[in-house]
Amino acid sequence: MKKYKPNFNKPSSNDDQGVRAKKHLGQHFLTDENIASKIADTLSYEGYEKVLEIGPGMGVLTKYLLEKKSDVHVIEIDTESVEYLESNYLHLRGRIHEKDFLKHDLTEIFQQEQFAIIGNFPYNISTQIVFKVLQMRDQIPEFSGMFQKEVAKRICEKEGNKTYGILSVLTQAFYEAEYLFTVPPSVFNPPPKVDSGVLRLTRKNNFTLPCDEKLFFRVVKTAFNQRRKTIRNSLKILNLPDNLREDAIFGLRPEQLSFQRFIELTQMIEPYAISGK
Ligand SMILES: C[S@@+](CC[C@H](N)C(=O)[O-])C[C@H]1O[C@@H](n2cnc3c(N)ncnc32)[C@H](O)[C@@H]1O
Repeated sequence: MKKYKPNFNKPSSNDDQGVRAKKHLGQHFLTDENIASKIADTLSYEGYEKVLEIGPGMGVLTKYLLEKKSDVHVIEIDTESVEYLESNYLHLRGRIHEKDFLKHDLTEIFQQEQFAIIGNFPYNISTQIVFKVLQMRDQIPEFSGMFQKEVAKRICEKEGNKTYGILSVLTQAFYEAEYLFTVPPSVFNPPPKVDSGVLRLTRKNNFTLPCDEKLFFRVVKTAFNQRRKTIRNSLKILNLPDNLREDAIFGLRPEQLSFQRFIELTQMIEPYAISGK
């Protein structure tokens, strides 16, 4: 394959063999084969038959995934990348979905089957990708890939740390989260401004919470929306009885609560709050 150096400012010419990098789609193409192979190695490939890669671009990671599992599907929003894949990865035919990952109903591809998700993700939608995975957790036992380093670290962060937040609590309630390794900007074309980080999420055996899940999400989000306030103050909006609000947990700040303590808090609030409000 001809080595192509995409550049955000350079329009593609007729001679170009690759895809022109588009900033609004978060296109930073990985140029280091060893790292692509190392990312492919982060999934266990056990307990499911299908793998979905988000944003394959020119397929640098895809070819290593195909060595691991035969049933690899890719979802790509960019027509130019899709055309490139269709002509260079003939055996992927029928499994290249030209769609927006955030909007597409994945049960149209996988019905009710289990599948893993992997990718070198577009950083501009990374948080939304994680939220969609959490929504579909019943079907996603494993998830791994590359984010902006700061986001990957935040997802895996434990309570008591400054960067611990909504994404950390919600993800860790359902998945074991591991930060695996850091990737420098120099291995991308064009290079991003910041370091990248690879993480892995492994679904917990018991991924149904022992509390009202809608209320759990609401409590976590409400508490972190005013992260400098105590739980007592940030949850005032729920109009909880005074005797409940005297419990010691209400004197803490959200960043001090592990996901288990957020579950406890939700269980305490449950009799007084209407879920989904
Ligand atoms: C960081 S690039 C990675 C490309 C390739 N996997 C690589 O490592 O070189 C992100 C890819 O995600 C695609 N993408 C961006 N937004 C998307 C979306 N909403 N749904 C599906 N793909 C998307 C981009 O077109 C791009 O190909």
